[in-house]
Amino acid sequence: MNSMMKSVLVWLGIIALLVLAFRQIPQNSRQVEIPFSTFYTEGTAGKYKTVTLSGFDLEGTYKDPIKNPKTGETIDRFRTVAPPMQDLGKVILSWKTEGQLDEFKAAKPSENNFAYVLMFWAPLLVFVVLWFVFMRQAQMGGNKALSFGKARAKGLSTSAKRITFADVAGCDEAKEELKEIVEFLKDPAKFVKLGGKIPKGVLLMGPPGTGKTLLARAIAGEAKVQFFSISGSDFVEMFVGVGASRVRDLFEQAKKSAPCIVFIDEIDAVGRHRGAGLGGGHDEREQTLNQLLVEMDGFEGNEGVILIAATNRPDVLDPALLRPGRFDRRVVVDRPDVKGRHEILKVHTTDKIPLSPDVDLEVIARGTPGFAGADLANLCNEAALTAARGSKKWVEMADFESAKDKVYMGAERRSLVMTEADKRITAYHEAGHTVVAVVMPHSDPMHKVTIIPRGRALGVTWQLPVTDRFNTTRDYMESRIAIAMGGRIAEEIFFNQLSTGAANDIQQATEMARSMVTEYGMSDKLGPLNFGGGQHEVFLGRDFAQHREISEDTARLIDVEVQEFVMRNYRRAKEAIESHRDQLVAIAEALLVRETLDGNDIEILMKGGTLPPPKAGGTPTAPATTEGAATGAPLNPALKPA
Ligand SMILES: Nc1ncnc2c1ncn2[C@@H]1O[C@H](COP(=O)(O)OP(=O)(O)OP(=O)(O)O)[C@@H](O)[C@H]1O
Ligand SMILES: [Zn+2]
Repeated sequence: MNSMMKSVLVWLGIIALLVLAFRQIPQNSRQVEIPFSTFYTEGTAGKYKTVTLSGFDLEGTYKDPIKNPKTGETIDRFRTVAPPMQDLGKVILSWKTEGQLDEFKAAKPSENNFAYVLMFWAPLLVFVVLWFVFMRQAQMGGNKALSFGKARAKGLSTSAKRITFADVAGCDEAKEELKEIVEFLKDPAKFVKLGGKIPKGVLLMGPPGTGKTLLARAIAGEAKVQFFSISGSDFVEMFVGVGASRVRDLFEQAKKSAPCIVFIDEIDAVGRHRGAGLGGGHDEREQTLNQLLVEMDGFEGNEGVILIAATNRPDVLDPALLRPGRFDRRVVVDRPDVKGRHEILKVHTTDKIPLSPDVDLEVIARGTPGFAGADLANLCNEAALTAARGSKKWVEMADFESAKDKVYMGAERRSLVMTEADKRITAYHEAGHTVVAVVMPHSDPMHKVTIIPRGRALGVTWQLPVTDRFNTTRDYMESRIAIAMGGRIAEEIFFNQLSTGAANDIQQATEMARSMVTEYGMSDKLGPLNFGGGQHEVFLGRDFAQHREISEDTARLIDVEVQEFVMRNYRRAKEAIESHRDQLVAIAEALLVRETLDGNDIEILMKGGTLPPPKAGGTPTAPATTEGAATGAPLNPALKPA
């Protein structure tokens, strides 16, 4: 009794601490990251209520919070990072004295912020929680630690909102294969009478964010049965025996609620090849996996429990999981093609966000090769936020454009200021890619080029593929090598120097040439043989790179051919640039002014024309900031050759 009281007191203490730590963060409100330039414009326009400066970190609140029409979230706070600037404090103070700002605080770095509170309290919290857990374990005595697992397994979520196949777009094949499972769950007895083979386990395999969880939920929704879900990584516990007991408990519960679905996300976290763990011994994960196998063998399919697991690493799964009677159905959930992306975009916009008539979802779908469903959902959300920030009544194409950049390349970096010289080099480098891309035959139309740094890249040159390319021709690949060389050549010609910015381009070009020679049989000298040169990602066992012994002579010949492929296109690119020098300069100079050019602008400049003045109300340009050293600009990152 006494120790019960103690436990209660400890829990109360923890709750009190958490409340203290989270107090300052109101629910359903959100802080946005904004570029410094936006901060400056908005601040001057008097949009802020408070601003706090600590070091180079700026935070504050809006006078008029913005509501995201899609999620109902309210954006009422912002943060940004200032470039090193001496008079920043003075500038903000002047907003206050002139009445644009209500309150200005210059705090000492990291005083009174959440991270600080957490840093201060975290060790204490961890200690208290550990102490609590050990007390309980001791109190129950050795084996009873199992009920700790039990307590947690109750945390299984049951689906709140009914999701159906209509919510999952762009994976018709997978849905078709899963219909049978739905039929079974709807009426197991009837299914068996009609001679259906009872399914037991389904493994959904596919890259992250392609909707595997969503599909599993949709099966439950279609069949109107309960949905239990747990993630593989939840099983991996620090106390021995807990993972296994959780599996047992999970199945116990599921059997009681049959027919139902048990969904295990990230099954690779427990289902890795046994013996592959550290030390190779009986680790926790292995016990959990064994228990899972025992349970799967133990229940009869007609009990009406269907196990669905998801993974994006089927290659590391223990073969025992894939044996008959276990996860014997395997369904591939791939990244959507252009049609699928169009449908997913429809799902995430229809009745959810108001679209301006200028929004063409098909064009967006075409410009987002490689995006998974989750990226597209994210894109729609970001676009709605951007529109909301501009106080627009609907979401426009421009909002999708800027959201796309953000989702594609990661948030803009603004850690350090890019020097004027770096900016010039980047502009000419990107203009080099652009000119070659326009001049080369068999290449995709130009979509846009920018020198606003995003993610790891300094600048980006994007082409818009006409359709998804699953088959790439030799001419197309040769042109891509030439385009990749364009950046480096422009630097050579206009600055007479070589920077590190082209490293990524060079790597891509070399890899492409090597694949052409060793995998696609595109070299006349080596012929249509596979020389096991493929270093590309092996996924779902498709497209396996074969490792074959090759002689030293052949290896040498391969190197010579690869070099020849690259150099041939280097020369082609150089010719293209030399005969379009003026256009390249025009594009680079326009980039220095506007930072981003679209396909139209590029066409005008290539024809020697001048650009119309920029449209008003466009997206504000970010300050040109990036790391000092150039890390290279990948060329249309989604369009890696097959
Ligand atoms: N095919 C799709 N149709 C509609 N929306 C999708 C689709 N795929 C993903 N989404 C959106 O992305 C979100 C995340 O997808 P989900 O969690 O199902 O992906 P996942 O494949 O399970 O990813 P992970 O492997 O990272 O767990 C979904 O909630 C949904 O909003
Ligand atoms: Zn480049």
